Order: sequence, then structure tokens, then C-alpha cells
Amino acid sequence: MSANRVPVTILTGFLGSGKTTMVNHILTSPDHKQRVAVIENEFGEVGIDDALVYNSQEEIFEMNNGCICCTVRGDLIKILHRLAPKKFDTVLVETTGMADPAPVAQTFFVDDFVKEHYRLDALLTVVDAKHVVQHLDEEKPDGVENEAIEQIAFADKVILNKTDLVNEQEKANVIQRIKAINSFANIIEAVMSRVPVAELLNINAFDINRILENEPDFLKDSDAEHQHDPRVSSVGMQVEGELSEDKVNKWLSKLLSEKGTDIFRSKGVLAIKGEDHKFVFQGVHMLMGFGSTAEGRGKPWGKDEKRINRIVFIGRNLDRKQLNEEFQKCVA
Ligand SMILES: Nc1nc2c(ncn2[C@@H]2O[C@H](COP(=O)(O)OP(=O)(O)OP(=O)(O)O)[C@@H](O)[C@H]2O)c(=O)[nH]1
Repeated sequence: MSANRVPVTILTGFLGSGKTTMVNHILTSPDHKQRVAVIENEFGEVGIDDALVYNSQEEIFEMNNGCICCTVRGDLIKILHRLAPKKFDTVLVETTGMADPAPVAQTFFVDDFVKEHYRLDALLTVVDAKHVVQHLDEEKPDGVENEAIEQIAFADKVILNKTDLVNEQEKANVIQRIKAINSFANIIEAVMSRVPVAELLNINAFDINRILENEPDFLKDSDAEHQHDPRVSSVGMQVEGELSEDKVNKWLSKLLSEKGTDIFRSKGVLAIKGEDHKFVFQGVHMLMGFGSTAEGRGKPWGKDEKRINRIVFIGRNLDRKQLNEEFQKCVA
């Protein structure tokens, strides 16, 4: 086994908890000089996160073929093979908000090449202080696992994010819930996922013995599929042309205020009439916000670039047809 195995950090956390925000924080933070390779996985047919990660010199590798936890044996291993000769200081794997972290972590123990070149440094779980409790409490059909619980159970470190959105009592309640699931993980509070990078990367926190106590079969190379909640799906849509800002705004505000309990996460990259900058829409349940490439993240529309608006909704009992019709109506 190589003495210089590259440390790998797995970043998990429920939809919208602040994982991409953390990737951006790490990539732009001046307090480290590490060359970081980022591997991104998205739950949805339309790639959006690439437009939301800061332009940087680091390399971003995307996996869009379904949920990372169901395709670990394939894509992730292939990317790790390709990355090995490039001598990155560290690798950051951002999983989808719906991923069960166990099979992702297993990748680093089952493939000989990966074992030889990489070591799992830590599994970090970002928790949305405002929305996590409703996901921990969610009733699931028989045999379906609760991803929000799994993600906390597996964490070596929990980043309790969005503490700006809760009061002291709510925060204390969330901390108690986290400790009841995982009493070992160190909990760090954060706003906008800002945590000193030295506390995130290369921290030697992954402890295989603790994992085996919880999950004795962890090292068995089984391909058993775990079950996702069949009611939860992602609807990715695209429409060509320029959109009316007013129509988009009204549509999304109404949609999220009425259906925000079931729509866990929404995001989009939009072309607004008369604007050269790309508009970025972000929603987590009923909270929504807009940004634009004018803020320095991503690139504006290219001169000859087709204006293709992309949006993705992830949630329970989504009506694809209706969402699509409403999206089409926003064209200016
Ligand atoms: N108020 C507040 N908003 C935050 C904080 N951290 C992130 N956000 C916002 O929450 C939204 C989701 O953040 P992301 O970083 O995209 O979340 P994610 O976990 O990558 O989301 P998925 O990839 O969809 O699972 C964005 O609009 C962020 O700006 C925070 O500490 N406080």
C-alpha cells in the first residue's frame, strides 16, 4: 500500500443543507494551499450544480447517472482511477442529498486500486438546523431507509449549518436530536457552511471500528440495492428562450408557498429577458432566493450560447406534467 495515499472527504447532508456552499467555501478559502479535486453527484436529470460551483483552478468531476449510492461500484471508482495520476492533495466527494453514505464509504474498502491510492479521511455531514427535524421525523414506507438519519449516524463530524435561521431553543433541540442518533460525532455550528478548512480536510477522523460496531456487514462486498422512498423523485426540466422575471417570480413564490412542504429542494439556472447574466434560483422547502453570475459565481451567457433554462425539483408526489406546463408559461 502506498505511503502517500490521498485523503478523501465525503460530504453528505440532506437536500439543501449547504454542501455546495461548503465546497465553494473550501475552494475559495485562502487559509489552505491544497489542490482539491471535487467529485460531484446529482440527484436529477439536469445538471445544475456545475453552474453553482465557483470557477476555480481545481477540477470538478461530475457524476449524473443516478444516485451515487446506487452507482458507487461504477462511476465513482472510474473517476478515482482517472484522478490518481493527477496527484491531488485531497479529494472531496459531494454526494446527493438523497444518498445513503454507507455504500459511498464502502467504495474505499472494496476496490483494490482505490484502497491502494486513497484513504477515507472523514465523512462530514452538513445539517440544516431549520429543516432537519421534519426529515428525521418523516414516516417512511416499510423497508425504506430514512436518509437524513443515516447521514447523521455515519458522520465523523456534523456541521450544524444555517444556525442563523433558528433561535437558541430550536438549536438546542436539534443538537439533542443529533446526539441521540450519533453521540460520537463532533458538532460544529456554522452559517453559510463557513468552518476553518483545517477542521474539514485531512483530519483523520474516519474510524472503521466505530462503523463496524453499527454495521457489522459494512466491509462485505454486497451489491444489495437499498430502497429509496418511491414517493420521492426529481423532476428536471428545460425550456429554451428568455423568461419573464415577473412570471417566474410569481410562479415559484406561489408554488413553494403552497407545495413547499413536499418540495424539499429546487434549483435552477435561468435566462431572464434582457439580461446577459445567468440567474440562479435556489429553494429549500418554502425558502427561496435568487442570485446571478454577476456575483462572481459561474459564467454569464456566452455570446452564441443558447438560452436554455434548467430547473429541478426534488420532493414527494411531484406532478411532472403540471410543473412542466407552468414552467413553459414563464417564457417572455
Ligand atoms: N440562511 C442560510 N442559508 C444558507 C446557509 N447555508 C446555505 N444556505 C442556502 O441554502 C441553499 C442551499 O444550499 P446548497 O449549498 O446549495 O445546499 P446543498 O446541500 O448543496 O443542496 P443539494 O445539492 O440540493 O442537496 C442556498 O440557497 C444557500 O445559499 C446558511 O447558513 N444560512
